[in-house]
Amino acid sequence: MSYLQEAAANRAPITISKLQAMREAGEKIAVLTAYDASFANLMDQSGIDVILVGDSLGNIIQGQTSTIPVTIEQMVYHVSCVAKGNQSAFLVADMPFGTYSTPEQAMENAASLMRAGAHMVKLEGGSWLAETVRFLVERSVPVCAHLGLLPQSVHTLGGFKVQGKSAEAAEILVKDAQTLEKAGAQLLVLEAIPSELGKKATASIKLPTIGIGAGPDCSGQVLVMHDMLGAFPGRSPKFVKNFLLGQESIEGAFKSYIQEVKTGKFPGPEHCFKS
Ligand SMILES: Nc1nc(=O)c2c([nH]1)NC[C@@H]1CN(c3ccc(C(=O)N[C@@H](CCC(=O)O)C(=O)O)cc3)CN21
Ligand SMILES: CC(C)C(=O)C(=O)O
Ligand SMILES: [Mg+2]
Repeated sequence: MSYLQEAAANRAPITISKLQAMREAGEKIAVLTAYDASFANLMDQSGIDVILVGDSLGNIIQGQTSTIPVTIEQMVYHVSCVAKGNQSAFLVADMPFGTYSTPEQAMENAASLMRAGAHMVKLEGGSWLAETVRFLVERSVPVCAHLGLLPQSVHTLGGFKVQGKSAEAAEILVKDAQTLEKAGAQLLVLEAIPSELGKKATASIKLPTIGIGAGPDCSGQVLVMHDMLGAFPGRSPKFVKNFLLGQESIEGAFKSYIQEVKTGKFPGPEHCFKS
């Protein structure tokens, strides 16, 4: 956003320090995805803490069956749209498939997302990414890590399956979280893992964790906007709840989501996975 917009904003911009303080104070962090200026504006005005420009735009905007075809140019375009609509939320952008295979490649692509208005970039992967995370953070690009179900790895995983169910897989995930934190990651998305592991991973590190199908004990929650408005065709993952039901407007749905995340009402047991 511009300096003029910032001056007119009715709340202080959310920063990574604020998110860290929220974790320490036990205040849950509410996150939603957005892909355009209008919805970004509405969720910012509703009081969302973090907006994620997800590569889920491959599914949501483009009608693809995975996030794999999404390009860096498309991400840059949507980040610039969302940045125009947002005033105060912390803005995270996904790095798409194949754009962070080496530290140098990651830096070049992360820089284009930061120039478009992102405050942080998100990468999918475990310990193998530690060197890249350190490389980015040293060069002033804040990093959100992403563990558990990695949608960009759908073809190596053999489908969108719950992760970390065995004791071995759970142990690896906790170690990966600690390694990525040590490398400088300042936020961590945990996707589709048993609630018990979401709790254990969160307790094993100091940075805030944002869960999607990772149980109620993460520092915050994220949902894809179209999913939580009931606007995505087809069968929804178990962790999705329709927040538009019973509301009179989309703003009401955003506010209800934020309130249920803050009070711990969402996610309920029906949105969670067991080991
Ligand atoms: N609309 C949308 N919502 C998402 O949450 C999302 C996307 N798109 N695209 C990128 C990824 C793909 N995601 C997905 C997709 C499907 C499941 C799913 O069907 N999970 C099963 C569990 C399967 C199992 O292990 O048995 C479920 O019942 O929830 C989970 C995450 C999450 N992300
Ligand atoms: C579901 C969230 C975490 C994501 O990565 C996306 O929207 O692409
Ligand atoms: Mg993503």
